[in-house]
Amino acid sequence: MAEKIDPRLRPFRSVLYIPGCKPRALDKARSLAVDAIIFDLEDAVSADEKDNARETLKEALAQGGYDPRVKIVRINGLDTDWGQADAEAVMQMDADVVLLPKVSSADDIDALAAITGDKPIWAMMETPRGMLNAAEIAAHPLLTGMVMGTNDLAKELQVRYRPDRMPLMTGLGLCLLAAKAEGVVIIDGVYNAFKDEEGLAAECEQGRDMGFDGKTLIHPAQIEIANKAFAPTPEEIELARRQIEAFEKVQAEGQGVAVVDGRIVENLHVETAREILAKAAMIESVLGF
Ligand SMILES: CC(C)(COP(=O)(O)OP(=O)(O)OC[C@H]1O[C@@H](n2cnc3c(N)ncnc32)[C@H](O)[C@@H]1OP(=O)(O)O)[C@@H](O)C(=O)NCCC(=O)NCCSC(=O)C[C@H](O)C(=O)O
Ligand SMILES: [Mg+2]
Repeated sequence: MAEKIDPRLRPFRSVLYIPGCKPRALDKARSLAVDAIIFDLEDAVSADEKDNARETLKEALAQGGYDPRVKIVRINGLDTDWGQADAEAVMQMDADVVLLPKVSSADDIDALAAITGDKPIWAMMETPRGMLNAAEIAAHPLLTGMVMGTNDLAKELQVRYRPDRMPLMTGLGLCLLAAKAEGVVIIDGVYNAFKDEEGLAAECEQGRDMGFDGKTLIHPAQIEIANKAFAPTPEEIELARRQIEAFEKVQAEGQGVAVVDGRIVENLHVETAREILAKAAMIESVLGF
């Protein structure tokens, strides 16, 4: 069983993909205000650069400078020419998590774990079969996070792009249910039009409303928007403080329900309020951005 990162406490607002073959981008990431980085050996790296990318990434991680960002390495699938070597190489790298693409069942996680031992595994959720098997994938003892691969999912489902993402909703919902049932991290897919700030902000808001912990990103220009959308707002922090205060007051009087702004506040609301404050404090004290 891999130690779970509590997604209610550890922020994953912004999770940036960096192609493992690009030294300049790998270097730049050391100063970027992201909560986590996906060092990519899969789709962002062309076939003739795969071996080189593995070495470049190994060196960059050995040099360090990425803490306190969570370091995730996305390998190629084990059914490709590079997957086995990637998985073996990750064991020599200073990485927190190994991310497996196109996971379709818990057997895929078992196959990776046969190489990577007890290293925590995240799953790219991007195939129709993966959506149908989301519950067993999330329940795997080594699985600590899921990442939506909305490009591959859209391709497999043969959907048309729509700003409201209606054709993807069943898949997003199934994965969210599975992740929440098991208490694992779940990150929304990328927004491809990286110069469209308004479109990205709208999609981040939608993802936050749905319960995603954060957004995967492809360009540094997207970071600030995701960090803002997935952090507790000043209004949420202020309300959380008032809810806790009001509840503690009625509790001291032997009652179990407070009223704040015309709405009831019970124990479960106070738990949410405490999580909001803990996440805000974590962003402030550990990350500072
Ligand atoms: C999209 C890009 C190809 C654009 O690159 P570029 O033209 O170099 O952008 P800029 O000139 O604007 O870059 C400015 C500086 O920022 C650095 N940079 C760019 N991108 C990144 C990055 N991702 N991480 C870190 N730093 C980055 C440049 O080096 C410039 O730095 P400097 O010169 O020092 O100022 C490019 O952004 C890119 O390659 N992005 C990543 C694409 C990627 O990772 N794709 C795969 C993941 S998406 C996916 O597969 C999802 C899933 O599987 C699914 O199915 O949906
Ligand atoms: Mg993909």
